[in-house]
Amino acid sequence: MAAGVYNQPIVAFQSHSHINNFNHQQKFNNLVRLVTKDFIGSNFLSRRDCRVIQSLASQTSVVDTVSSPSKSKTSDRDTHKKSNEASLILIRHGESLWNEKNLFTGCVDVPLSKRGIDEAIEAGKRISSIPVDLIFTSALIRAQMTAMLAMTQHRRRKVPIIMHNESEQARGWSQVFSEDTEKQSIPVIAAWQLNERMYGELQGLNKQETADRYGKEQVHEWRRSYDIPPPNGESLEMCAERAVSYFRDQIEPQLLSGKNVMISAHGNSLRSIIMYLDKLTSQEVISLELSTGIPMLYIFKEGRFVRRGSPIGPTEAGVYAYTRRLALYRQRLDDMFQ
Ligand SMILES: O=C(O)[C@@H](CO)OP(=O)(O)O
Repeated sequence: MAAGVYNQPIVAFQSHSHINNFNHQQKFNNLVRLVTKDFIGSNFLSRRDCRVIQSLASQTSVVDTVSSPSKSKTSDRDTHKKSNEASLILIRHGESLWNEKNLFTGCVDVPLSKRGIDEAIEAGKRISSIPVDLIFTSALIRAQMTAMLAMTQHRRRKVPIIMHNESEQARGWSQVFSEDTEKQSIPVIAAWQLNERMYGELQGLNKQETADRYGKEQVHEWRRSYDIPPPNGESLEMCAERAVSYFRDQIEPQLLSGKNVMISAHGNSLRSIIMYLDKLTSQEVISLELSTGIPMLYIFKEGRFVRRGSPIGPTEAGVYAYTRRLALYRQRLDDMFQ
């Protein structure tokens, strides 16, 4: 797959009316009814959901009080069979106050600008009917603000809750004591491994002035090459070592178990993850640019990631008709919240 600017849809989304054209309309309607019933009955969280959240127990405090997995009669193998598709949303944070000033930011913890706040809210509207069960963000405020602002727009109206595992006390003091409330929550896991690449001695410098001083080509190499680090900073390759390892170790298992995941992170940590997902070469990744605040949707199915593009159209309906599972989810939201 060719690299390039990832803020355009790669494939044309099918329109919402696609749902009406299923050959097995009756079967589909029955399925919608069935799932809707399940959905309301279970308050959105199946036993499988509970079990998956339970698996986060080592990282989260909220999950500790979710019902015991031992009550479930479904085996892990069945779980995998049933939930062999999950959504993955990647979003680069909205514009930060240093993006606005054209400064190298890296691991400096800068908040969103006013425009970045608007971008995050707009992004939230675009993904407002895509299921999100778990959120991963970097440890930096611009990614966390983006995730939180985006979720204010989600139609399911679950509450994103940041997990605090920095100490036993932090874990204990942030516990939730209502199972119902937990079911209406989305765990948010902040991981430094998803942070922006450390930009070394470029952090805080103006990008234009740096190019004027060291030459456009040198600065482009620092910014976009795969293996050349900026002075005393991380190359994309070094950034990938931590970000992709984290993705493979902590995020992929969640997708495998059927969890729908959103990752809110940064230009370069996401470039390295996209390089892994789309199997880009170190040459192709050079021209991979990510816009701020544009969510990208992937479907994880049978161990493969399929990019569905970025829902940037005037309506997002087509995106949800794209797979039957997403269409059903949207249908359930329509039924519940219209
Ligand atoms: O300054 C930074 O941290 C990054 C992202 O804003 O810059 P670049 O565009 O060079 O990847």
